Amino acid sequence: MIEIRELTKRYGPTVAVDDLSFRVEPGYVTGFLGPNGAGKSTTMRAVLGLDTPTSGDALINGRHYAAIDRPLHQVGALLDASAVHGGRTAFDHLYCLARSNGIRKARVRAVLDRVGLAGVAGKRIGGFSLGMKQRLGIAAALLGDPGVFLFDEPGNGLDPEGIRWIRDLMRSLAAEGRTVLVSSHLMSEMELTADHIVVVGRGRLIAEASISELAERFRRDVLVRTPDVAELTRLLRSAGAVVTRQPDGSLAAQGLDAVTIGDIAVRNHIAVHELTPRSDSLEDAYLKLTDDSIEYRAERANP
Ligand SMILES: Nc1ncnc2c1ncn2[C@@H]1O[C@H](COP(=O)(O)OP(=O)(O)OP(=O)(O)O)[C@@H](O)[C@H]1O
Repeated sequence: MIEIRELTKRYGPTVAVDDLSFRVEPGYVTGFLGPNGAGKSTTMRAVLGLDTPTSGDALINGRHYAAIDRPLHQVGALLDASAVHGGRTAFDHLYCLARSNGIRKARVRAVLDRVGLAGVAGKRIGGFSLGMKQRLGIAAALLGDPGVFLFDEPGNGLDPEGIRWIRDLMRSLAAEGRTVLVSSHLMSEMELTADHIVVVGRGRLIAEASISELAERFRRDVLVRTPDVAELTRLLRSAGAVVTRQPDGSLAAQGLDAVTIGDIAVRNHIAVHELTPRSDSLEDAYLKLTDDSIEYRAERANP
């Protein structure tokens, strides 16, 4: 488990993380979302002991990173995949890390195989594409078979097949009961990958919810198709709904849920051909949530 407790990090006058608290539970992929400069990387760096908090705590399984003996066995992380020594081979890079944590050569071969780099194990990292470096970073994270993972924008530089691969990997790590925290700017990607999301803006917590709770929170209306438009409109309005007739003849009802609308129709012997609860897309929901916390914004095209 990862626990962020009242974490604050200042860089001079900049407050990168501002009294942030949340927990990342095992068995789920938790998406860590926020616009540029929201404080995601700073939070992850604090968890990994790479940044000292101004105040508060960032804990892995109840302990500070610095207090963990042989940390690769507890936590695997992918932060900046390009920050590797280009002169080393993939194998040597991983073996160096492995040795410092008492991990055997056979495990290095196994993780290279798992990330699809076995064929280039003897090649220098300097010649690797960004996507290959991402895979190498993920191999390093897997080395100690840890229970906790942090991935900072792991899809960066990967092609669509690579993005699907990393998504499947994160989902399978969570299904094995591990804790997975993954940062992203893209709600569309998190919708496919994450079970829960934590949204931050300007270093503060904006929302913490499961993907399904978020869809529910941003429920827009219920689309109703019926051959008896006039009568159902009257009944729904008298039950308190705001009903709008759509150009295609269907109704958009706000203020009543689909179950209540269906029950009203049945009680009054009105046929219903479609009853669909509609939510804002999660992308829209996310943009609404973070609207006030965009650090740099292009002027809108149509003011
Ligand atoms: N070493 C540093 N020195 C000074 N300011 C920093 C430093 N690291 C981060 N910041 C500032 O702290 C804020 C949060 O940055 P951070 O990189 O944590 O955000 P982020 O959510 O990861 O953004 P991105 O999605 O762009 O990576 C930003 O305003 C950033 O400029």
